[in-house]
This record gives sequence, C-alpha cells and structure tokens, in this order.
Amino acid sequence: MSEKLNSRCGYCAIVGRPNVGKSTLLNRLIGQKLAITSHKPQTTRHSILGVKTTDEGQIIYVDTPGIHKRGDQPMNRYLNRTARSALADVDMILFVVEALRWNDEDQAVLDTVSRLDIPVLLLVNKIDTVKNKEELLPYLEATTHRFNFKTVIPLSARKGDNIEPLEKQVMAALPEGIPYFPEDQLTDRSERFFAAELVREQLTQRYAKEIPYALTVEIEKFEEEGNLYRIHALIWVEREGQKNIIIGAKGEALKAVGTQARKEMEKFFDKKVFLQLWVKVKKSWSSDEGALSRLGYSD
Ligand SMILES: Nc1nc2c(ncn2[C@@H]2O[C@H](COP(=O)(O)OP(=O)(O)OP(=O)(O)O)[C@@H](O)[C@H]2O)c(=O)[nH]1
Repeated sequence: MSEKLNSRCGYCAIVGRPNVGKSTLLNRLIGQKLAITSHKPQTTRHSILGVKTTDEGQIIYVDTPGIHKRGDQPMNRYLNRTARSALADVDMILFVVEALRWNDEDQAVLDTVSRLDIPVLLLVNKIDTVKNKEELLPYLEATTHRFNFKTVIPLSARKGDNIEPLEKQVMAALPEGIPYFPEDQLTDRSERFFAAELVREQLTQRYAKEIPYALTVEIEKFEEEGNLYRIHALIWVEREGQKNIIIGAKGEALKAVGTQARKEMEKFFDKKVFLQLWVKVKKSWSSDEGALSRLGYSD
C-alpha cells in the first residue's frame, strides 16, 4: 500500500428508516454487492463496512440497519443498538430518505443524527420513481429546511444517478489521512458472513409475507477445496409451519432457494460452490437474547 500525500480517509455512516435504499446505495458506491436488499423493510441486520479506495483517498462506508420506532422487541433493540453504535465514531453521516416522502420514522432518524455533532448530508433517493421532476423542487426546498444539512443530493441508488458527485462530496469532506485498509479490501466481513447473507437474501425475497423475522442462517461448514467452496448452511425458523413452507412440496422450494443462492455465491466469490441447506426449528429464537447472541446478533 502506497502512502499518498494529501490523501483523505474517514468513516461515513449511511442511515435512514427501513427500506429507503441504504443497502442498494452501499452496493452502488462500492461497485459490488456487499449488502443484501429486498423490497421488504428490515432486511439489513448487521452493520457492514464497505471500503472504497480511489486516487484521492479512502472512504469507509458503514451501512446500518434502519432505525426502528418500536424498540421493545429484542431483535429491534439489537438493530437500534447496532445502528446507533455505528454512528459513534464516524466523520460524516449520509441520511437517506425517499423522494416525495417524509414520515415520523424519517423524523425520528433525523432527531437521532441531529443530536450528534457530525456533518449530515441529506440524500433524496429513488428520484427515478418521480415522473414529473418539477414535483421534486418543493419537496427538496421543504426538506432542506428541516435541518442544517451540509448539502442535499437527489439521486437514484438503483439507476446510479448522481452517485459520482456524491462520492466527490464525501471524499472532499473527510479528514486528511492515510488509508486504514489495504486498497484491494472491500469490506471487513468474512466470506462465511456473506455466504449466510446470500442464503438469507433468497429467503427474505421469497417469503416476505409468510416468514417475517423468524428466520436466520448459520454456516456450519465452509471449506475451500481448490477452486471449490463447500458450504453447509442451516436455516433456523421458529415454527414447523415455517419449515414446511421453506422446504416445499418434495423439497422443491428449498432446492430453488439453494440453486439461486449458489449462483449468487459463485458470482460473489468467483469460485465454484457446492451448497447444502438444512432447515431446523428453534422456538422463539428472535425474542430470546441468548439465542440471538449465539446466532451472531450481539455487539
Ligand atoms: N425505484 C428505486 N428503488 C430503489 C432505489 N434504491 C433502492 N430501491 C429499492 O428499495 C427497496 C429497499 O432497498 P434496500 O437497499 O434494501 O433498503 P434499506 O434502506 O437498506 O432497507 P433496510 O434493510 O430495511 O434498512 C428495494 O426493493 C430496492 O430495490 C432507487 O434508487 N430507485
């Protein structure tokens, strides 16, 4: 790693209520899929670092779970803790909202970030969904007045509109410093972690309605044999009924999940993957702090 004079380096958190597009934005900024996404809120459960190194320096993005208004469930408490602790030491905050929308949850996130003494950039995402762009102007005007934002950038994480200007602004606002991570490193998370997330992504995309929280994935075995990864994953659910849905008639549903997750893994790891999935029932794991921590949901 070469040390460059005048280079910048720092942490930049991505925050916002569930489903505004934080994970899609992180993937877009890094240029590779790091965070799993779905149309269902609350897909992100862990904070993930995404490292972007350019000639000007290094930006370390911190993707956070959406901050929840109802913090009374153990899983929500974990998510809120993760989101808030991710904010403790960052140099800048990207606060993501959805174009033409502003609700109590957005306000709650703004209340949290506005108490910190950290510059906040407001990102108005999903502008591709606004047919008549003139509607954006009064919205931008009104939102700009809600707080002393460092700047306001309308963008589309999905289409990639306005991502470059955003990156430039972020880089320019970071403190001077040498990179913390080697320049070819994209994240702090292990391959095991991503294997579990890619299985969970298939499941949350398919069973958004039937199986809300009650699902997690544990990697039992992750072995490298030459160009092949041999991966065994356990899918934990809370009820027999959920297990039956996931397995499906003659195991067809589970097979489809496995095939798709394997393809995603092969793209992600650039390896051949042999994936085996099992489904197991553990009653009420998501409301049991001990079980949460054994399954990796601890600070
Ligand atoms: N039309 C449009 N859809 C988007 C855009 N960005 C994200 N989405 C969609 O919005 C949904 C939520 O995106 P995510 O990236 O998972 O949102 P998130 O904020 O990380 O969600 P949580 O994990 O719940 O906190 C997905 O269906 C995305 O495809 C965008 O720029 N335009």
